[in-house]
Amino acid sequence: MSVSVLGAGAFGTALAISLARTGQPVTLWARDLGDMAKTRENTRRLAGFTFPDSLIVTDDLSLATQAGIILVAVPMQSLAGFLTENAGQLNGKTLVACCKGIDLKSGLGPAEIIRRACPDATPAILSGPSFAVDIAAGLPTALTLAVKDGHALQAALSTPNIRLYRSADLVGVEIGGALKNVVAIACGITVGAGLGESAHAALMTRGFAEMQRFALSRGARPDTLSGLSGFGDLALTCSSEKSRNFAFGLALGRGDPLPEGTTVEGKATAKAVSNLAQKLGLDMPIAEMVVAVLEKHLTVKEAAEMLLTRPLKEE
Ligand SMILES: NC(=O)C1=CN([C@@H]2O[C@H](COP(=O)(O)OP(=O)(O)OC[C@H]3O[C@@H](n4cnc5c(N)ncnc54)[C@H](O)[C@@H]3O)[C@@H](O)[C@H]2O)C=CC1
Ligand SMILES: O=C(CO)COP(=O)(O)O
Repeated sequence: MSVSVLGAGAFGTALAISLARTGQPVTLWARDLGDMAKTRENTRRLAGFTFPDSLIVTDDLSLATQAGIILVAVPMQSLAGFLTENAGQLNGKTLVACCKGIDLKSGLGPAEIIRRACPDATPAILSGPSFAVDIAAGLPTALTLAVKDGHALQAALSTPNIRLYRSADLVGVEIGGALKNVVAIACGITVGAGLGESAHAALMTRGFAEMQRFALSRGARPDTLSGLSGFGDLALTCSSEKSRNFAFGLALGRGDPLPEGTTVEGKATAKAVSNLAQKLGLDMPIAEMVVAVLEKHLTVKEAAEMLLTRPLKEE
């Protein structure tokens, strides 16, 4: 079945390149094509990687939505609006959400947003540890594809450098991808503030506990968060300056100017998670700490003290 990628940011472009390198025709749709068709490169978001011949780039959505499998790689906070606006062309398709986060307005993850905007579509989630530049460079990656009855989709989206594991737990997979970004911001703040490697490891571990608690409360399977889209992506994102979420936290912790013009999904997702946690009566201190620092209710020092002076408890 033919494949299209909607959204020509770094990740959408990298996925389209990797899929097209297999020789199959792949269509990459960009809202703003710029000079991509001419230069055969996405110089704005993923410079240095020439498009394979079988990659078609277009700004014509009706052309891109002719494919049976559609990867949607717009940022999380744009997903609901994008799907609603274009539901007429997307309903009935297999829609694979490639974004990581929780919608701030509705508190929903990508799968439920797809179901509401396009009730006849088959929703799927692609998530796991993978920097766009690694995928585009042809380096090996392993990701989780969450979908009901997904053998054919798994085969269609696997490439020589993207090994896909299948899961039927859409909720667990999307929560793992969403929450690891919040923990990555917290880890970046900790490292940037000079609190040390031990604090970094402690925060990752307690962040993982927080991710599991949240996922279980939303009906996820207990083991999903131990997989690529939970533990795997947490390990990558919380320890690499290539991560925009970690780098953002690092700048915040150091008191440096904050990076601008990049997609930092953990900011809105921290707020969405903290709103949901309050509603559900869930204990999510790391997400709340990130929100408090972002909204300047706490300094980094006060936030660290707040985490360390919580009531003593069992692990
Ligand atoms: N960059 C990476 O290494 C990875 C990114 N992701 C996820 O992929 C999603 C997209 O991230 P990136 O591609 O890195 O972002 P990016 O910042 O490189 O690009 C975002 C793109 O989305 C487009 N866009 C924004 N709103 C749109 C709308 N309403 N309609 C059409 N296009 C729109 C922008 O024009 C831009 O091209 C995020 O949720 C991110 O967490 C997942 C794994 C790896
Ligand atoms: O999701 C990612 C890696 O798996 C990319 O992380 P950032 O969005 O923090 O750059």
